[in-house]
Amino acid sequence: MTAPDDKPGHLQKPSVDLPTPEPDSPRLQRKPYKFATLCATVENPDMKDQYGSSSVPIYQTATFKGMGGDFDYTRSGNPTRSHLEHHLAKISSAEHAFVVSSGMAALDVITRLLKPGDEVVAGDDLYGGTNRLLTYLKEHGGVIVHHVDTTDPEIVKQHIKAGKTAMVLLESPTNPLLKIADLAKISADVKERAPAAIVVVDNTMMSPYLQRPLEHGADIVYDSATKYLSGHHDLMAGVISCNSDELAKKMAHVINSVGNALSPFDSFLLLRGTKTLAVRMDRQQTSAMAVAEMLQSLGFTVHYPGLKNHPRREVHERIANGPGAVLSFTTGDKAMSERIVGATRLWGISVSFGCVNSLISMPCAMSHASIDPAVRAERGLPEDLIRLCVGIEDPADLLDDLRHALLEAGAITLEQGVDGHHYIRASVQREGRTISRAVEKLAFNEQERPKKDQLEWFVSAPGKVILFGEHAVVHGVTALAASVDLRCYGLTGSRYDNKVSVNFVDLGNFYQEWDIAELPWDAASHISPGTDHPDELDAKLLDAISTRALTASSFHDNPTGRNAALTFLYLYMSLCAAPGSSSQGGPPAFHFSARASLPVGAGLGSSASFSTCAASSILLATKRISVPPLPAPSRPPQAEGEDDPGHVHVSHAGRRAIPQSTAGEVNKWAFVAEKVLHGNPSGVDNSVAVFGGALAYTRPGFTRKSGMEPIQGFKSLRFLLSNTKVPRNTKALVAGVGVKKQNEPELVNGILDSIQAISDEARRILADPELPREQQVEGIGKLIVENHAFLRELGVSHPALEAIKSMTASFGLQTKLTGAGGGGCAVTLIPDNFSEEKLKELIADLVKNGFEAYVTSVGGSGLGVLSPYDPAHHGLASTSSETEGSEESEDEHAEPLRSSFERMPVDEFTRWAEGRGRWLFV
Ligand SMILES: N[C@@H](CCSC[C@H](N)C(=O)O)C(=O)O
Repeated sequence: MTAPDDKPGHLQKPSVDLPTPEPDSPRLQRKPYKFATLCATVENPDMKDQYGSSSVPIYQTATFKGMGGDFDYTRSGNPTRSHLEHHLAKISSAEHAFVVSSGMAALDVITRLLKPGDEVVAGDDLYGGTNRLLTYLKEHGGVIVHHVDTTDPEIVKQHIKAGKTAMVLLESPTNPLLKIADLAKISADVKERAPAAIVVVDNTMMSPYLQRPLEHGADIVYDSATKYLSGHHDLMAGVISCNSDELAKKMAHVINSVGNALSPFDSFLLLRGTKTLAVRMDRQQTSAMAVAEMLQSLGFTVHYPGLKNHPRREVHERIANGPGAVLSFTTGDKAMSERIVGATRLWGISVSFGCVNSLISMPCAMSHASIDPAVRAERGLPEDLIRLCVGIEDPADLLDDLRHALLEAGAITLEQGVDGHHYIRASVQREGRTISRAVEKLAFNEQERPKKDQLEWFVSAPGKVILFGEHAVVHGVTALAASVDLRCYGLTGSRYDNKVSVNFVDLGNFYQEWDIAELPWDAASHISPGTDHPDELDAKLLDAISTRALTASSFHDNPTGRNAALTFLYLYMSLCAAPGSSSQGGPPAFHFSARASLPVGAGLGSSASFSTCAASSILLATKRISVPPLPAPSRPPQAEGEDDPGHVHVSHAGRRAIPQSTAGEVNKWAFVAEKVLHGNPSGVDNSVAVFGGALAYTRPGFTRKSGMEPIQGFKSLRFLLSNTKVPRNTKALVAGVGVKKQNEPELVNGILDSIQAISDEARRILADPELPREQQVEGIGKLIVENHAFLRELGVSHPALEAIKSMTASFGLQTKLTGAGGGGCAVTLIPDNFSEEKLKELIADLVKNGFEAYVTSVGGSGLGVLSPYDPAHHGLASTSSETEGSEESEDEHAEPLRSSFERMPVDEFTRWAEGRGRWLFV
């Protein structure tokens, strides 16, 4: 008799060649059954029914009579369950399968293979319940858990340690962001690095129909059978499958010991559900594709492996047979998402997925609510994410219901186009409700012909890269920074309702408006023209804005948008006299929109370029600065330093430019804005954003001469910027270097001296007009390699940065981290003669590995202004008398830019902005 722990019901090896019939004869060969046939055909030759029942009977009994038989007690084994387990093993390409009371019970059984001290590598986008169980094991079971980006096999590999890693737990696609992990590659890497470790895959999202991870090297696969396997949301169950007899034996022991095996009735239901798995899934998947395409065509960010642009789609297609029927998308606004979810009728608001009925949910509030909000934010799980689980209803009804919900929630609007009505994505929301385009048009007076002083101001400013000396700069070493041609853009337009408003499309579509009279003017001190802002920020004003103007609860979910609004209001209220206090007619009513073509928070100076846009826009709107009219191209340059219309300066790209005095004024206020955003900035970022080019900066308080000096003669260089997308903690990284310096002063001081030598040499190379270009590029390349090595020694690199470094090195290129390190971005120097083909190949490799890559040239122009905008004039910003007449007549057709500015997809933005006309630059 088998020991009770190893009941045969759990350990029977299915006859894998059945039910596929044997070939009848060499001439009349039968093909193996396809998956759908296997699903529908429940047959276990070892357990023939005594009456030949077509459906497996329910053995609704707790005990079995006699001794020495196959079954004694249903906790240990039950014939209905055995039939089910045999069937599931067959369709999962497994030797063994077990069914337990839920998906989480399955994971519980599997994690009981762990012991204290074991390390688990799991994903950073994963089901909330899985995260909860792993956290429990971490806190109570002595297990060490690493949550890493499993979309990058290299990152996973770096966490696998022989003798320590006991389990690698994967989801692909992940729940809820549908990210793809290369199960085959990771399984192979685990076997190579830590042969004793087991690879476990949660296959719930795919089901065995679409993906069978055991075929790709996984050791154990589990499914929440509550989902696709059962398909009807009328039972809870979990399935565990594996090929190893040893693992199976251990897990059978656990299941029998804890008593969480599936009940006979639920086993019956699950067996019944499984028969229709393929046919349900086919239908659900086809409809999911239609839903994903509709949402994407409306401009939402959609996560679905069936979409052409889904990251690592090719990996998914290699390991799976279809994209499945779960997708998720963001709206940019949590309240908006809540309204959409609430407005659907056919889509049921419910956790879970895999049901024949379509479901809609907000993971952060539902399936993933058990993950701490701070952890969710750190791992990039958007609060406004909506997850859709597509069912078998008629797809036309599903699309229609969803479209109605989007419309009702104000996420899309129905607009009349030349060729009929179209749904388009609405970009403007107010807290708690959406304003209709008609009302919005009234407020912004779009139909009215813009008068000269009401025309829009369109500005832009570059981000920056630190070329040399990051971290060391904190300890008095000179850093070199240069502008990049990824920019932030700002647009102001008059309002006619005594309100001021902001919209930050790329910061979660943050929109807010204020009645000017109701702003906390009593706390503001007007800084009159010609006077500088004091060194210290006005704490009273900051507090008054925070507590009286930025109180809406929705701000808490969007701290970046909130801080940008705080910065805008601080500048606005400092630069404008309070209403009624001035003969000028009080603070101007206008709308300010900002967009960013550079990644926010990746160390590329996005906040400084935003600060520059906000400062220049408010200074222009309040008429505290003005830009010279565009001179006729043939006019000769004026004398150097003359603040006069015409060619006072030539920008870094050789373009006609904004006077230095105007740029200086913008820079002062951009620095104030930077202080609001960062507390104690060095001023480097805003100086680069305003003046462009490159500069050398040495911090005061050390032995070297401090200050900021432009690097004259800097010639633009081409760099590849790679964003690891790994969030970093600059403060902690800077502090870490400080601690290292304290603990190992000799080593760190030596490194700092070497970095100073690198900065000095780079500065010499960059400014030397006689050095041939190839030598300049070669010299900079060498310094890049050296500087990076020192930064790594300081402990501020990151595996993702190192991965980028080795990928670029294989193309013969030099790379270093830029900024704080610990994630963020890397810069790779692209020599002038580097082939475009190879560059494309490299970018494709980087993207394939989960990075973002931007080709950028550094050292270009600073602040740019295109205004007042007048498309009828091809953007000529002329206010001079010679062109005034024609402007008046052609102005008739001027259309405000705002609508395109706020709707333009970010990847098309720069080209669109440049095409608006002739820009003036610093
Ligand atoms: N309250 C439950 C939520 C279950 S979510 C179920 C499913 N895996 C999904 O992703 O929707 C819990 O806290 O576990």
